[in-house]
Amino acid sequence: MAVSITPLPQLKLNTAGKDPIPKWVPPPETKEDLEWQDLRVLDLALLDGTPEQQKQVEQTCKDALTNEGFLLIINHGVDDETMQRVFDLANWICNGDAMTDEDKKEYEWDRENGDWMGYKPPRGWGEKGREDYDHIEAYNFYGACWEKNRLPPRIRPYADKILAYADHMHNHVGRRLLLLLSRILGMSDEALWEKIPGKNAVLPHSSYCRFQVYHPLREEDKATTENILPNHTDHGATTFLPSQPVSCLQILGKDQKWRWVPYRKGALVCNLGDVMEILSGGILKATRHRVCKPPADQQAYERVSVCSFNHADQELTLEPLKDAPLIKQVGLQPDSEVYGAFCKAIDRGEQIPKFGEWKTLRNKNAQEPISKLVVIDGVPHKEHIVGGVKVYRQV
Ligand SMILES: O=C(O)CCC(=O)C(=O)O
Ligand SMILES: [Fe+2]
Repeated sequence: MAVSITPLPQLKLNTAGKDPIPKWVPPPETKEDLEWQDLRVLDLALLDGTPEQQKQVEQTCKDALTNEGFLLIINHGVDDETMQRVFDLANWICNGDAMTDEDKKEYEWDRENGDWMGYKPPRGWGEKGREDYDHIEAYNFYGACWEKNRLPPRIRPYADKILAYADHMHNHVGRRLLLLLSRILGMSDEALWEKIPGKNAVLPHSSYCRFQVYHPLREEDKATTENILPNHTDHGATTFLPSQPVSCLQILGKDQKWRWVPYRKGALVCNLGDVMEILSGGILKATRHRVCKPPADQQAYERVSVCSFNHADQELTLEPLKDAPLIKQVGLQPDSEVYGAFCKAIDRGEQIPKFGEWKTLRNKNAQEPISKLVVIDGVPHKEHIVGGVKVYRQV
Protein backbone atom coordinates (compact mmCIF):
# COMPACT_ATOMS: atom_id res chain seq x y z
CA MET A 1 0.00 0.00 0.00
CA ALA A 2 2.37 2.70 -1.20
CA VAL A 3 1.18 6.24 -0.55
CA SER A 4 0.50 7.81 -3.90
CA ILE A 5 1.90 11.23 -3.02
CA THR A 6 5.49 12.35 -2.47
CA PRO A 7 6.97 11.99 1.03
CA LEU A 8 6.18 14.83 3.42
CA PRO A 9 8.75 17.62 2.94
CA GLN A 10 10.36 19.49 5.84
CA LEU A 11 9.54 23.19 5.80
CA LYS A 12 12.41 25.60 6.36
CA LEU A 13 11.92 29.33 6.66
CA ASN A 14 15.23 31.02 6.13
CA THR A 15 14.84 34.69 6.94
CA ALA A 16 18.58 35.47 6.63
CA GLY A 17 19.11 38.77 4.82
CA LYS A 18 15.74 40.19 5.85
CA ASP A 19 15.31 42.82 8.55
CA PRO A 20 15.08 41.01 11.86
CA ILE A 21 11.72 40.99 13.61
CA PRO A 22 11.20 40.60 17.36
CA LYS A 23 11.28 37.11 18.77
CA TRP A 24 8.01 35.81 20.19
CA VAL A 25 8.47 34.63 23.75
CA PRO A 26 6.07 31.78 24.57
CA PRO A 27 4.13 32.52 27.78
CA PRO A 28 4.52 30.01 30.63
CA GLU A 29 2.08 27.12 30.82
CA THR A 30 -0.76 27.26 33.32
CA LYS A 31 -0.29 25.56 36.68
CA GLU A 32 -4.02 25.28 37.25
CA ASP A 33 -5.67 21.94 37.50
CA LEU A 34 -8.11 22.09 34.59
CA GLU A 35 -10.32 19.43 33.11
CA TRP A 36 -8.25 18.50 30.07
CA GLN A 37 -9.49 16.61 27.04
CA ASP A 38 -7.26 13.66 26.34
CA LEU A 39 -6.48 13.83 22.61
CA ARG A 40 -5.12 11.07 20.44
CA VAL A 41 -1.74 11.70 18.79
CA LEU A 42 -1.38 11.06 15.08
CA ASP A 43 2.20 10.58 13.89
CA LEU A 44 2.08 11.78 10.29
CA ALA A 45 5.52 10.31 9.53
CA LEU A 46 3.94 6.83 9.85
CA LEU A 47 2.10 7.49 6.62
CA ASP A 48 5.46 7.09 4.87
CA GLY A 49 6.11 3.86 6.80
CA THR A 50 5.20 0.18 6.48
CA PRO A 51 1.67 -0.94 5.58
CA GLU A 52 1.11 -1.78 9.27
CA GLN A 53 2.20 1.71 10.34
CA GLN A 54 -0.06 3.25 7.74
CA LYS A 55 -2.97 1.19 9.00
CA GLN A 56 -2.14 2.26 12.55
CA VAL A 57 -2.19 5.95 11.67
CA GLU A 58 -5.47 5.51 9.78
CA GLN A 59 -7.03 3.85 12.82
CA THR A 60 -5.84 6.62 15.17
CA CYS A 61 -7.31 9.19 12.81
CA LYS A 62 -10.63 7.36 12.57
CA ASP A 63 -10.93 6.86 16.33
CA ALA A 64 -10.15 10.51 17.02
CA LEU A 65 -12.49 11.94 14.42
CA THR A 66 -15.42 9.70 15.23
CA ASN A 67 -15.02 10.29 18.99
CA GLU A 68 -13.36 13.52 20.17
CA GLY A 69 -13.42 15.20 16.77
CA PHE A 70 -10.05 16.78 17.59
CA LEU A 71 -6.57 15.28 17.48
CA LEU A 72 -2.90 16.20 17.80
CA ILE A 73 -0.61 15.75 14.79
CA ILE A 74 3.14 15.29 15.26
CA ASN A 75 5.90 14.95 12.66
CA HIS A 76 4.04 17.28 10.31
CA GLY A 77 7.17 18.67 8.68
CA VAL A 78 7.50 21.94 10.65
CA ASP A 79 10.21 21.64 13.31
CA ASP A 80 10.26 23.75 16.49
CA GLU A 81 12.74 26.28 15.11
CA THR A 82 10.65 26.87 11.99
CA MET A 83 7.45 27.09 14.03
CA GLN A 84 9.16 29.70 16.23
CA ARG A 85 9.68 31.83 13.08
CA VAL A 86 6.00 31.46 12.18
CA PHE A 87 5.02 32.66 15.67
CA ASP A 88 7.59 35.49 15.47
CA LEU A 89 5.84 36.64 12.29
CA ALA A 90 2.33 36.22 13.67
CA ASN A 91 3.19 38.09 16.85
CA TRP A 92 4.86 40.92 14.95
CA ILE A 93 2.01 41.23 12.46
CA CYS A 94 -0.81 41.24 15.02
CA ASN A 95 0.95 42.70 18.01
CA GLY A 96 3.90 44.69 16.68
CA ASP A 97 4.63 47.47 14.19
CA ALA A 98 4.12 45.51 10.96
CA MET A 99 1.10 47.66 10.08
CA THR A 100 0.61 51.40 10.40
CA ASP A 101 -2.82 52.78 11.29
CA GLU A 102 -3.24 53.68 7.59
CA ASP A 103 -2.39 50.10 6.60
CA LYS A 104 -5.04 48.82 9.00
CA LYS A 105 -7.62 50.96 7.19
CA GLU A 106 -6.35 50.21 3.71
CA TYR A 107 -6.20 46.43 4.23
CA GLU A 108 -9.24 46.01 6.48
CA TRP A 109 -11.45 43.03 5.68
CA ASP A 110 -14.82 43.46 3.96
CA ARG A 111 -16.87 41.88 6.69
CA GLU A 112 -20.20 43.28 5.49
CA ASN A 113 -19.91 41.24 2.32
CA GLY A 114 -18.60 38.11 4.02
CA ASP A 115 -15.06 38.57 2.66
CA TRP A 116 -12.59 38.10 5.49
CA MET A 117 -9.34 38.70 3.57
CA GLY A 118 -6.99 41.16 5.28
CA TYR A 119 -6.85 42.88 8.63
CA LYS A 120 -9.54 42.11 11.19
CA PRO A 121 -9.92 44.91 13.73
CA PRO A 122 -10.59 43.97 17.37
CA ARG A 123 -14.36 44.07 17.34
CA GLY A 124 -17.44 42.11 16.43
CA TRP A 125 -16.58 38.48 17.08
CA GLY A 126 -17.23 38.40 20.80
CA GLU A 127 -20.43 37.57 22.53
CA LYS A 128 -21.55 41.15 22.88
CA GLY A 129 -22.72 43.36 20.06
CA ARG A 130 -21.37 43.34 16.58
CA GLU A 131 -19.49 46.59 16.98
CA ASP A 132 -18.13 45.92 20.45
CA TYR A 133 -14.49 45.42 21.27
CA ASP A 134 -13.72 41.67 21.14
CA HIS A 135 -9.98 41.42 22.11
CA ILE A 136 -9.06 39.69 18.81
CA GLU A 137 -6.88 41.20 16.10
CA ALA A 138 -5.94 39.16 13.07
CA TYR A 139 -4.66 39.14 9.51
CA ASN A 140 -6.35 36.66 7.19
CA PHE A 141 -4.03 35.54 4.38
CA TYR A 142 -5.99 34.27 1.40
CA GLY A 143 -4.42 33.34 -1.96
CA ALA A 144 -5.61 36.70 -3.32
CA CYS A 145 -3.31 38.50 -0.85
CA TRP A 146 -0.42 37.36 -3.05
CA GLU A 147 -2.23 37.32 -6.38
CA LYS A 148 -3.56 40.88 -5.95
CA ASN A 149 -0.74 42.20 -3.78
CA ARG A 150 -3.05 42.78 -0.85
CA LEU A 151 -0.28 42.77 1.73
CA PRO A 152 0.76 45.79 3.79
CA PRO A 153 4.16 47.13 2.65
CA ARG A 154 6.18 46.17 5.73
CA ILE A 155 4.89 42.60 5.53
CA ARG A 156 5.78 42.13 1.85
CA PRO A 157 9.45 41.17 2.43
CA TYR A 158 8.15 38.16 4.40
CA ALA A 159 5.37 37.30 1.96
CA ASP A 160 7.24 34.30 0.54
CA LYS A 161 7.77 32.84 4.04
CA ILE A 162 4.13 33.22 5.02
CA LEU A 163 3.09 31.65 1.73
CA ALA A 164 5.53 28.75 2.24
CA TYR A 165 3.95 28.01 5.62
CA ALA A 166 0.38 28.34 4.29
CA ASP A 167 1.32 26.10 1.34
CA HIS A 168 2.80 23.45 3.64
CA MET A 169 -0.32 23.33 5.79
CA HIS A 170 -2.74 23.22 2.87
CA ASN A 171 -0.91 21.23 0.23
CA HIS A 172 1.16 18.83 2.29
CA VAL A 173 -0.39 18.34 5.73
CA GLY A 174 -3.93 19.05 4.48
CA ARG A 175 -3.53 16.76 1.50
CA ARG A 176 -2.25 13.94 3.68
CA LEU A 177 -5.11 14.33 6.10
CA LEU A 178 -7.56 14.13 3.18
CA LEU A 179 -5.72 10.99 2.06
CA LEU A 180 -6.28 9.44 5.48
CA LEU A 181 -9.92 10.52 5.47
CA SER A 182 -10.33 9.01 1.98
CA ARG A 183 -8.95 5.70 3.24
CA ILE A 184 -11.19 5.84 6.31
CA LEU A 185 -14.21 6.31 4.04
CA GLY A 186 -12.96 3.39 1.91
CA MET A 187 -12.23 5.57 -1.10
CA SER A 188 -9.08 5.85 -3.24
CA ASP A 189 -6.20 7.85 -1.74
CA GLU A 190 -6.75 11.00 -3.75
CA ALA A 191 -10.56 10.93 -3.85
CA LEU A 192 -11.15 13.74 -1.35
CA TRP A 193 -8.18 15.78 -2.52
CA GLU A 194 -9.60 15.65 -6.07
CA LYS A 195 -13.10 16.50 -4.88
CA ILE A 196 -12.70 19.12 -2.17
CA PRO A 197 -10.10 21.88 -2.39
CA GLY A 198 -10.19 23.27 -5.90
CA LYS A 199 -6.95 23.45 -7.84
CA ASN A 200 -4.56 25.78 -9.66
CA ALA A 201 -3.47 27.97 -6.77
CA VAL A 202 -1.32 27.51 -3.69
CA LEU A 203 -4.26 28.49 -1.51
CA PRO A 204 -7.21 27.75 -3.76
CA HIS A 205 -10.52 29.56 -3.35
CA SER A 206 -11.19 30.59 0.24
CA SER A 207 -8.60 28.40 2.01
CA TYR A 208 -6.55 30.68 4.21
CA CYS A 209 -4.04 31.12 6.95
CA ARG A 210 -4.87 33.42 9.86
CA PHE A 211 -2.36 35.03 12.19
CA GLN A 212 -4.15 36.30 15.24
CA VAL A 213 -3.71 37.57 18.73
CA TYR A 214 -6.12 37.48 21.65
CA HIS A 215 -5.29 40.46 23.81
CA PRO A 216 -5.56 40.10 27.60
CA LEU A 217 -9.07 40.88 28.79
CA ARG A 218 -9.63 44.52 29.69
CA GLU A 219 -10.34 45.12 33.37
CA GLU A 220 -13.93 46.14 32.63
CA ASP A 221 -14.57 42.93 30.67
CA LYS A 222 -13.10 40.42 33.10
CA ALA A 223 -16.23 39.83 35.15
CA THR A 224 -18.63 39.66 32.21
CA THR A 225 -16.61 37.67 29.65
CA GLU A 226 -16.47 33.90 29.64
CA ASN A 227 -15.92 33.12 25.99
CA ILE A 228 -13.68 35.27 23.82
CA LEU A 229 -14.69 33.39 20.66
CA PRO A 230 -18.18 31.86 20.89
CA ASN A 231 -19.11 28.23 20.57
CA HIS A 232 -18.95 27.23 16.88
CA THR A 233 -17.93 24.65 14.31
CA ASP A 234 -15.49 25.61 11.56
CA HIS A 235 -17.15 25.75 8.18
CA GLY A 236 -14.38 24.38 5.94
CA ALA A 237 -12.94 20.88 5.56
CA THR A 238 -9.94 20.75 7.95
CA THR A 239 -8.33 23.16 10.43
CA PHE A 240 -4.77 23.10 11.81
CA LEU A 241 -3.62 25.13 14.81
CA PRO A 242 -0.03 24.82 16.03
CA SER A 243 -0.33 24.17 19.75
CA GLN A 244 0.54 27.24 21.85
CA PRO A 245 0.83 27.60 25.63
CA VAL A 246 -2.06 29.89 26.62
CA SER A 247 -4.94 27.56 27.48
CA CYS A 248 -8.18 28.93 26.09
CA LEU A 249 -9.45 26.43 23.57
CA GLN A 250 -12.20 24.10 24.76
CA ILE A 251 -14.08 21.39 22.88
CA LEU A 252 -17.53 19.97 23.48
CA GLY A 253 -17.52 16.25 24.28
CA LYS A 254 -20.16 13.73 23.22
CA ASP A 255 -21.35 13.98 26.84
CA GLN A 256 -22.03 17.72 26.24
CA LYS A 257 -19.21 18.70 28.62
CA TRP A 258 -16.61 21.32 27.74
CA ARG A 259 -12.98 20.33 28.27
CA TRP A 260 -9.70 22.14 27.71
CA VAL A 261 -7.39 21.32 24.81
CA PRO A 262 -3.98 20.49 26.31
CA TYR A 263 -0.77 22.17 25.22
CA ARG A 264 1.74 19.95 23.45
CA LYS A 265 4.73 21.85 22.13
CA GLY A 266 5.36 21.24 18.45
CA ALA A 267 2.06 19.47 17.72
CA LEU A 268 -0.74 20.65 15.46
CA VAL A 269 -4.22 20.72 16.93
CA CYS A 270 -6.49 19.44 14.17
CA ASN A 271 -10.23 19.39 13.73
CA LEU A 272 -12.74 18.94 10.94
CA GLY A 273 -15.25 21.49 9.71
CA ASP A 274 -18.80 21.32 8.38
CA VAL A 275 -17.67 20.20 4.90
CA MET A 276 -16.21 16.93 6.16
CA GLU A 277 -19.14 16.22 8.44
CA ILE A 278 -21.66 16.71 5.65
CA LEU A 279 -19.63 14.83 3.02
CA SER A 280 -19.19 11.90 5.41
CA GLY A 281 -22.92 11.88 6.22
CA GLY A 282 -22.22 12.69 9.87
CA ILE A 283 -19.68 9.90 10.48
CA LEU A 284 -16.70 12.25 10.84
CA LYS A 285 -17.48 15.06 13.27
CA ALA A 286 -17.16 18.83 13.00
CA THR A 287 -16.75 19.27 16.73
CA ARG A 288 -17.98 22.39 18.54
CA HIS A 289 -15.29 24.45 20.18
CA ARG A 290 -14.82 27.87 21.73
CA VAL A 291 -12.06 30.13 22.98
CA CYS A 292 -12.56 30.89 26.68
CA LYS A 293 -11.08 33.29 29.13
CA PRO A 294 -7.68 31.82 30.10
CA PRO A 295 -7.01 30.52 33.62
CA ALA A 296 -6.09 33.24 36.14
CA ASP A 297 -2.32 32.63 35.94
CA GLN A 298 -2.33 33.28 32.17
CA GLN A 299 -4.69 36.23 31.96
CA ALA A 300 -1.96 38.82 31.60
CA TYR A 301 -0.48 37.30 28.42
CA GLU A 302 -1.08 37.96 24.76
CA ARG A 303 -2.25 34.73 23.13
CA VAL A 304 -0.84 34.34 19.63
CA SER A 305 -2.65 31.81 17.49
CA VAL A 306 -1.93 30.65 13.94
CA CYS A 307 -4.78 28.94 12.11
CA SER A 308 -4.87 27.19 8.75
CA PHE A 309 -8.42 26.83 7.46
CA ASN A 310 -8.58 24.45 4.53
CA HIS A 311 -11.78 25.12 2.64
CA ALA A 312 -13.44 23.64 -0.43
CA ASP A 313 -14.04 24.55 -4.03
CA GLN A 314 -16.80 27.19 -4.05
CA GLU A 315 -18.73 25.00 -6.51
CA LEU A 316 -18.58 21.88 -4.34
CA THR A 317 -22.08 20.64 -3.66
CA LEU A 318 -22.47 19.89 0.03
CA GLU A 319 -24.01 16.46 0.28
CA PRO A 320 -22.93 13.05 1.58
CA LEU A 321 -20.68 10.86 -0.57
CA LYS A 322 -23.31 8.13 -0.65
CA ASP A 323 -21.10 5.72 -2.63
CA ALA A 324 -18.31 5.80 -0.07
CA PRO A 325 -17.93 2.24 1.29
CA LEU A 326 -17.90 3.31 4.95
CA ILE A 327 -21.14 5.28 4.53
CA LYS A 328 -22.71 2.27 2.81
CA GLN A 329 -21.53 0.06 5.63
CA VAL A 330 -22.54 2.10 8.70
CA GLY A 331 -25.18 4.34 7.16
CA LEU A 332 -25.86 8.08 7.34
CA GLN A 333 -25.87 9.61 10.84
CA PRO A 334 -28.63 12.24 10.98
CA ASP A 335 -28.20 12.46 14.77
CA SER A 336 -24.83 14.03 14.20
CA GLU A 337 -25.26 17.74 14.83
CA VAL A 338 -24.05 19.54 11.72
CA TYR A 339 -25.16 16.86 9.29
CA GLY A 340 -28.47 16.55 11.15
CA ALA A 341 -29.08 20.30 10.93
CA PHE A 342 -28.20 20.14 7.26
CA CYS A 343 -30.72 17.29 6.71
CA LYS A 344 -33.45 19.27 8.46
CA ALA A 345 -32.74 22.32 6.32
CA ILE A 346 -33.00 20.16 3.17
CA ASP A 347 -36.23 18.56 4.47
CA ARG A 348 -37.68 22.05 4.93
CA GLY A 349 -37.15 22.55 1.22
CA GLU A 350 -33.93 24.56 1.36
CA GLN A 351 -31.67 23.95 -1.62
CA ILE A 352 -28.52 21.90 -1.25
CA PRO A 353 -25.93 24.65 -0.98
CA LYS A 354 -22.65 24.95 -2.78
CA PHE A 355 -19.71 25.49 -0.45
CA GLY A 356 -19.22 29.08 -1.66
CA GLU A 357 -22.77 30.01 -0.67
CA TRP A 358 -22.46 28.24 2.64
CA LYS A 359 -19.24 30.04 3.50
CA THR A 360 -20.46 33.50 2.53
CA LEU A 361 -23.66 32.97 4.47
CA ARG A 362 -21.80 31.81 7.53
CA ASN A 363 -19.17 34.58 7.31
CA LYS A 364 -21.83 37.26 6.89
CA ASN A 365 -23.96 36.03 9.72
CA ALA A 366 -21.24 34.93 12.13
CA GLN A 367 -22.25 36.12 15.57
CA GLU A 368 -25.11 38.31 14.37
CA PRO A 369 -27.58 39.28 17.07
CA ILE A 370 -30.53 36.92 16.89
CA SER A 371 -33.78 35.64 18.08
CA LYS A 372 -34.09 32.45 20.06
CA LEU A 373 -32.88 32.16 23.63
CA VAL A 374 -31.52 28.78 24.78
CA VAL A 375 -29.75 27.62 27.93
CA ILE A 376 -26.44 25.74 27.65
CA ASP A 377 -24.78 24.47 30.84
CA GLY A 378 -27.16 26.70 32.79
CA VAL A 379 -25.97 29.78 30.89
CA PRO A 380 -28.40 31.66 28.61
CA HIS A 381 -27.32 31.92 24.97
CA LYS A 382 -28.84 33.39 21.85
CA GLU A 383 -29.16 30.93 19.04
CA HIS A 384 -28.65 31.88 15.45
CA ILE A 385 -29.14 29.47 12.58
CA VAL A 386 -26.73 29.94 9.74
CA GLY A 387 -27.17 27.70 6.73
CA GLY A 388 -28.90 25.16 8.93
CA VAL A 389 -26.15 25.14 11.58
CA LYS A 390 -26.59 26.70 14.99
CA VAL A 391 -24.22 29.38 16.23
CA TYR A 392 -24.46 30.47 19.88
CA ARG A 393 -23.61 33.67 21.67
CA GLN A 394 -23.71 33.91 25.41
CA VAL A 395 -26.20 36.54 26.53
O1 LIG B 1 -7.38 30.30 18.45
C1 LIG B 1 -7.82 29.17 18.63
O2 LIG B 1 -7.29 28.39 19.42
C2 LIG B 1 -9.03 28.66 17.87
C3 LIG B 1 -9.65 29.65 16.95
C4 LIG B 1 -10.89 29.16 16.29
O3 LIG B 1 -11.54 28.24 16.71
C5 LIG B 1 -11.37 29.80 15.03
O4 LIG B 1 -10.88 30.90 14.72
O5 LIG B 1 -12.22 29.21 14.34
FE1 LIG C 1 -12.79 27.41 15.10
